[in-house]
Order: sequence, then structure tokens, then C-alpha cells
Amino acid sequence: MFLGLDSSTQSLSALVIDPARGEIVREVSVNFGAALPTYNSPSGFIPGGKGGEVHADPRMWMEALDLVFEKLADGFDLSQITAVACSGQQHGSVYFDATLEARLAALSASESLESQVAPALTRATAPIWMDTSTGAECAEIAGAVGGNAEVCRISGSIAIERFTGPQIRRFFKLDPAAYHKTTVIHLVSSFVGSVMAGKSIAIDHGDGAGMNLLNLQTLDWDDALLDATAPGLRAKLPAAAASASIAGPVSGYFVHKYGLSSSCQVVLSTGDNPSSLVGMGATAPGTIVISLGTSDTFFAAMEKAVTDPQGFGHVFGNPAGGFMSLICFRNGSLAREALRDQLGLDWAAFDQEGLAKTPAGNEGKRMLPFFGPEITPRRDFDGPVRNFPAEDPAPVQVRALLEGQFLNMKLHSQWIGEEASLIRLTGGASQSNGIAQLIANVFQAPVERFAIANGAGLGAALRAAHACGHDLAKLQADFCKPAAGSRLEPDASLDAVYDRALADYRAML
Ligand SMILES: Nc1ncnc2c1ncn2[C@@H]1O[C@H](COP(=O)(O)OP(=O)(O)O)[C@@H](O)[C@H]1O
Ligand SMILES: O=C(CO)[C@@H](O)[C@H](O)COP(=O)(O)O
Repeated sequence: MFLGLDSSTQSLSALVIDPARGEIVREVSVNFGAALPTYNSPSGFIPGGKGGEVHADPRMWMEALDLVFEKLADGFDLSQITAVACSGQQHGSVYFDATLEARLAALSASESLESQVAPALTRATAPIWMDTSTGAECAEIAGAVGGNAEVCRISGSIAIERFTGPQIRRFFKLDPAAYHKTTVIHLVSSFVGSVMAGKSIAIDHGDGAGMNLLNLQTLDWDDALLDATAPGLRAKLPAAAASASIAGPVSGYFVHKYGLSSSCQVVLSTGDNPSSLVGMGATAPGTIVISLGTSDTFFAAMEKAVTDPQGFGHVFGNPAGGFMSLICFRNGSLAREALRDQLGLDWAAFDQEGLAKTPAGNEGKRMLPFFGPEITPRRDFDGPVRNFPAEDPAPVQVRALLEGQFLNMKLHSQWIGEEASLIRLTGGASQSNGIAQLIANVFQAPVERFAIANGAGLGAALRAAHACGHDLAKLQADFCKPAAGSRLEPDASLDAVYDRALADYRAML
């Protein structure tokens, strides 16, 4: 059996697969806000950050890892697990001093992970992907390297506020003493994997490409980008390596405390979106994945690595080899939640009210769907913009938000240059039938969903199995199957309606 862990924005989840039976045999999850309320992070991050700062408390992730293993081990024999791999929310970074390695190597099963690892932190909180505070650092990095076109040529993205390099530069500028004390900087995914392995593990090319530090030609950290970011940075970064590498056996902590086998192997971690590419069976070009987690993301395996001339889209490593496109929309589920709560609805009513009671195209009533700062396209927070009165009935508001979100996605994914022939949906909001049908109609492509909404966790488990010799294509054929009756066809009669809507939306931006 193989275990996949996914440390996303709002939760840490675990999923066990049995390739011999082609089945998911166990799934558990810990929601940070609900299970760990003392961190005051109801949506997984510390609210109220100033100047675009959005951080999370890494101690919360350590506590969640113990909690998820307690749940996993309850009535389940974890010694059956051959290997584990992790996925994590992308770009977030965790900073440690020179005591980290000794602490990880000597973890005692009689104490918590948090009490043993947290004293090594050199930065109390971790900037995460929602952070937009590094505009100045992005400009400095681009300026030092010769402009954003050059940053994009090397790393697959222009200098981006949430990416790890600009975040590291900001830390170096804000607290140089703490930066100099830092000897290891991990991504969220490689951090969780390192705790599992009892030693710092390498960063894979999938998540590493989201740092503005990886050279996509050499697949190593790029000296010009390192120098532009902060002094002595190469020595603080784990090596960059292929996603399918085995890091070593699991830490004795998990053997003695939760019953994993001492021969259980830890496979390198990757980002939650590259992991979902694997879990949604989309590692070969042709299928587009839309993930509706905290962020909404749109991604696909690439035939060849093209970059976004507008600078919003990214090129990441495909965990199965080659590259993938990725576009991230910050106003995803939290924007839908904000409107749902303003209107006093639950999710069922949100679907029924919004989509069943209004016509496709919303009679021209449109919304720029930004309930917080947006990154695709870049907009400061000035609230949603409507071309109709904010007092209009709830169904009009809901349809305007949802159509706005997916028109925005359609508009900003055109640079990839591929017509969507099949879309697979994952993430929490993919459970909504109304949203799934709306996506089919806006993109005029069939939409499929799986029985589980956690494509990233499934991807992690599949990667663990693949790294241990299982054939990835066979694993994907067995596990990445749409749930019976889940396929939704687009309504071809709405093609012209959404063409017009897209033109209107573009004009409103
Ligand atoms: N039926 C639903 N309709 C719309 N959104 C939903 C529904 N169920 C859950 N969600 C949204 O899914 C989000 C969590 O998705 P998830 O993929 O677990 O996020 P993450 O991986 O970022 O932690 C929540 O913010 C919630 O608003
Ligand atoms: O910033 C990005 C991708 O570039 C986000 O997609 C994060 O990876 C967070 O993922 P979720 O928690 O929303 O799944």
C-alpha cells in the first residue's frame, strides 16, 4: 500500500491506495481551522496581515501531522505502507537554523513533532501563496537579472509576489540577522517530506519551479537568480531533484509512534498542483485540470514549454517528466464563500439559487469576481465590480460571480494555445454540480469528476507507488477514473452566449 499526504491551505489530508486491488482503502483529513483553533487561522492562514502579507504558523502544520497520523493509525495497520509521498500548497516557505538536522534525526516518539521541531524555526511564521507583499522585491530581482523577460526565460515565470525567491528576499531585507542564522529553507511540501524522512530532503522540479530560482533548462538553482535574491542562498536551499526520487526510509518517530514499517520509504514531495496533475491522470497532454481548492487553478501537461506573454501564467515541472502550465486565481473558494455568507445561503442553495433560477449569460449582468486582491489579472483589493445594482436578487449575484470566475479563467488561459477537449475537476468546490456544468458550458468541453475531490492526495499516493516501481500509466488507468455518471457534456447552444459574455467581460476588465 502507498500513502499520499496533502498539506494544502486549509487542511492536511492523507489517502492510502492498494494498487493490487486498484482501490483507495483509507482517507482522513484534519482541517486546520476546526481542529487547531488556538492558531486563530480559520481558513489556514493568519488573518489581518498588513501590506498584502499572508502568513501561516508552521507549528500548526506540525501539530496537524501528528493529528492526521493518529486518525490514520486508528484501526488501521500502517506497517502495510511501502512508501509515502507528500504534496503541499505551493510557494510557501519555512526557515530553520543549524539545529534542524539533529532535531529531525533524533525525533522522540514520546514527544510531539511541534515541541521538537519548532525550536529550530528562524522565522516564526511562513509566507504562503496568498501573500502579495513583495512587489518591491520582484522589481529588484527582475532589475538585477536584466528584466522580467529574462526571469521568465530562465525560470518559466516573471518575478511573482507569492513565489519563494521574492519572499526570501523580503525576509533577508526585513530581518538580515535571522536570514543569516537560517541554514535551511524548505517549501511546505519539502518540509512535510523532511519531517517524514527525519532529514532534509531535496525539492522536486514541480514545486521548485514555483520559486523564481530554478533554471528550467539545467533543472538546477540558477546562479543569476540566486544572486539577485539574497546572499549565500544556494547553501541554504536543499538540492533540486526529479520528483520520482526516493529520499530514504521513514523516520523512526513514525515507526515507533504510529506503526509504520522501518522499511517504508519517503519519496520526494511536490506541489499540490503538480500532484493533482498525476492524481487526475493528466500527466500526458490533452486533458486540462481545473482545481477548485482555496485557490482556483487551471493546468495541463505541455507538449513544449511556452510562457505567458502577459506574465500571469507559469511553467512548472511535470512530475512525470517534461513541463506543465499553471495559472492560479487567488479569488477561488474564499470569494465564493464570501458571497455565499453575504447572501446567507448554504452550498446547496448557492447552486440552486444561482444557477437554476437564472439564464446562462445572466442577461448581460456581469461581475469582476474579486473579493480580495487578485493575481490573475493583478488587482488591488477594491471589491467586486458589477455592471448591475448590488441590491439585485441573490440568484443574479451568484451567477454573476461564478460566470465571472470562469470567464476570467477562460480569458487568462488562452496563452497556452490549446482548445480544452476534456476537463477534469478536483478540489472542494468540484462537488458542486452547478459549478461543474457551468464550467462545461463556458469552456464548451466535457467535464469529468472522480469519486474523491482530493486529486492532490491521490497524486501523492500514486507517485509513491510509481517511485517504487509501479507503472504510472497502469496506476492512472486503475485509479484515475471518472465516477459513474459524473461526466457532464457542454450545452452547444450556449457557445455563442459565452462568446458574447467573454467579450463583455474582457471589456469590463
Ligand atoms: N459544495 C461545495 N460548493 C462549493 N464550494 C465548496 C463545496 N464544498 C466545499 N467547498 C469549498 O472547498 C474549499 C476547500 O477545498 P479544498 O480542495 O479542500 O481546499 P485546499 O486544498 O486549498 O485546502 C472550501 O473553501 C469550501 O468553500
Ligand atoms: O499558488 C498556487 C499555485 O501557484 C496555489 O494553487 C497553491 O498551491 C495553493 O493551493 P490550494 O490550497 O488552493 O489547493
